[in-house]
Amino acid sequence: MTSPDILVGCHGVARTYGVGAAAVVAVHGATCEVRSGDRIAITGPSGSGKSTLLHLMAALEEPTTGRVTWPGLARGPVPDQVGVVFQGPSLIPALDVVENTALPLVLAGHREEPARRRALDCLALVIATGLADKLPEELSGGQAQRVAVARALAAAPRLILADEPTGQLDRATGRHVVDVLLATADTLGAALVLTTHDPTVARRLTLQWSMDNGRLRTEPQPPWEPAAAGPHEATP
Ligand SMILES: Nc1ncnc2c1ncn2[C@@H]1O[C@H](COP(=O)(O)OP(=O)(O)OP(=O)(O)O)[C@@H](O)[C@H]1O
Repeated sequence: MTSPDILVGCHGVARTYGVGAAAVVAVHGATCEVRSGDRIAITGPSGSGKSTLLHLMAALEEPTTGRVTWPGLARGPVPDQVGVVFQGPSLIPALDVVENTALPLVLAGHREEPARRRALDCLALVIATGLADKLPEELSGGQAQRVAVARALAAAPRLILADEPTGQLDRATGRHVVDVLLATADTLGAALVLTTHDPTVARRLTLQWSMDNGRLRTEPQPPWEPAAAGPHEATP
């Protein structure tokens, strides 16, 4: 698994929270790879480990055992190479919408004015331009989620990891956000991995993976077949 085409590889990755009897194995021995151009939906019941797997792929969490590698990312999983749409509230309260969106670019060392222009371009794809100067507290949950999508795309990442990006949106707006994610991934030549509970969203991506009790299944499956329930695992 050293091909530069592979943006992220998980090698027998497990992530356990807590210890002893209270231990929860969120991800259990996941092995997978994501290549440039992949369009992957990860489905599975609530608590099955989807968010944890994305966080491992983004290097936001460390595996308890196993390894995550990024052979196709020369500088590793830095914020301008890996764009993450978080599931919960993730905007910085003290920054307005455009400042939040420009943040990955500013952190990557871009000058403020071009970063702001790029942020405005990304915002225009997903929300009304009149919201650019608002603070996060002035946004609805769905508006904040779309700002998080714009922020994830702002730095033109090679790997886009979107955790339930349509979770707070009505169907039409959700469809539009998936349109934007797919079109931007095409334009950038990036890979897109998203988690979803919505089968209509999952079907729009080329590959459907599923998780159940921390176990990842990557083999081709029928269009929408919820994973069979297995015994709950307590240790890796
Ligand atoms: N920081 C944490 N500390 C302790 N347990 C955690 C933590 N994060 C996740 N877990 C546990 O790990 C398991 C997997 O959680 P995760 O959020 O990855 O699931 P998910 O499939 O994304 O769920 P959902 O669809 O509800 O978002 C759950 O049992 C959860 O309670």
